[in-house]
Amino acid sequence: MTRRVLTPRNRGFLFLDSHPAGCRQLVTDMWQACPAPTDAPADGAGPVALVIGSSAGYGLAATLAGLKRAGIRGIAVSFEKAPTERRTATAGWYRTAATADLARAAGRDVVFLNGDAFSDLMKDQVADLLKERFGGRLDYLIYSVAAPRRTDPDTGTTYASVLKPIGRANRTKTLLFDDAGAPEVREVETGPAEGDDVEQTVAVMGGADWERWIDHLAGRGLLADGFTTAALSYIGSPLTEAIYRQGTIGVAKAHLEATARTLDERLGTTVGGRAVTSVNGAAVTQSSTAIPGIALYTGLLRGALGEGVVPPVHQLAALWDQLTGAAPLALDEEGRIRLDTWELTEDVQAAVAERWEAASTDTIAELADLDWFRAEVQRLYGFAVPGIDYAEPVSTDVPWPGHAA
Ligand SMILES: NC(=O)c1ccc[n+]([C@@H]2O[C@H](COP(=O)([O-])OP(=O)(O)OC[C@H]3O[C@@H](n4cnc5c(N)ncnc54)[C@H](O)[C@@H]3O)[C@@H](O)[C@H]2O)c1
Repeated sequence: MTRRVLTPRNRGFLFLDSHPAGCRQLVTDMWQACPAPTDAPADGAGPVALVIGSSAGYGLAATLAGLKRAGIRGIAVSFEKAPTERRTATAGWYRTAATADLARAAGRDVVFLNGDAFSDLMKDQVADLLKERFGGRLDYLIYSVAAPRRTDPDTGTTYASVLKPIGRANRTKTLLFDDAGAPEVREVETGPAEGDDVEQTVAVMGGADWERWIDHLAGRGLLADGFTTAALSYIGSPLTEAIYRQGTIGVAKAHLEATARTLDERLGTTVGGRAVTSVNGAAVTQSSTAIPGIALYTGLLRGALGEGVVPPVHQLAALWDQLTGAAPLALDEEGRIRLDTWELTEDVQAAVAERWEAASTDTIAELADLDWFRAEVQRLYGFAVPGIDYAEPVSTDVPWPGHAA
């Protein structure tokens, strides 16, 4: 068994290794931070849920909050890499192992699958499991995939998503850290979408795969009466809209939201169910740190709001409450659940805009919560987690959770 002392080695926001003990602690902390339920089913016979993208960010929050707050059991799908001789597993691998232990301790039957959610193979595997193990009825599906590429099973074409503005180049301030960890605020220019950039991005991050999942499971007769599905979306601030909501990814999100409306109609007439999108607030995740300007924005948002930044697991507890009926379903005029209202109030946006305007390498330390932001980035890989002794060697050989029949 490999036991090693692991220290963070990174290139920008990407880290080479992840820390198993830190990842485990982080999952435990999220579990504890999730508000306790008022009346979730306690006997392990709660609703059957499928969470796609369950190992990180909002999907992990959906899994943990679903388990703790809504008493779910079911299937969680993500795409992670196993440990090797040279490298640790990906952080999501370790987080999944920890999540599985929490589910088991709570007496919930959850099967964790590792593979490409975009493939029909995975859809078949999930459908078989639902049939054989979960009584052939799915009550909830949460779709929280963020991926750079998708292969369309019908055509074999692989699409790649890009983060570009539409129409003209976008110059934005952005936050970087040098090798010694010193912050730098720099302007970066991103050229406009070209060719089929928009179509490619929509093909990856739009609603096509979500709809394919629903069609696939409906085709196998696996959707319970009242089946409810939610996919995660983002709108964000005017400060980032040129690159985000008005950019290629924004067109994909609009497509996802339009897919929700189509699915909602279809599910309403077939199983008395519904489909919604859930618009969530900014969070530091592996996907979000890849977007130009978002790191700066999130650091400034935390600088302005402090503890007022609502953690993903709190947002997802609120989402489950709305989906299960524990709280009234509150939709905006476009049919979306809004869990981002704390971020988008006029006051908050004005405060962040003021800080954004003043942000430079010299001033950033006073304007943004850099300690928090840096730690959040490290925590994505299990580093900088309070309570972990990083001088202690750890085994990186953590098995993927098994599921005995
Ligand atoms: N991070 C934010 O600020 C933010 C805000 C609002 C909404 N959202 C939305 O939440 C969703 C998830 O984003 P995130 O930031 O939590 O991402 P993330 O990178 O933290 O997590 C992505 C998840 O998708 C899984 N995944 C990726 N490719 C996969 C594949 N081919 N098959 C199976 N699983 C796969 C990963 O294993 C991981 O579990 C996205 O729709 C995103 O737009 C994010």
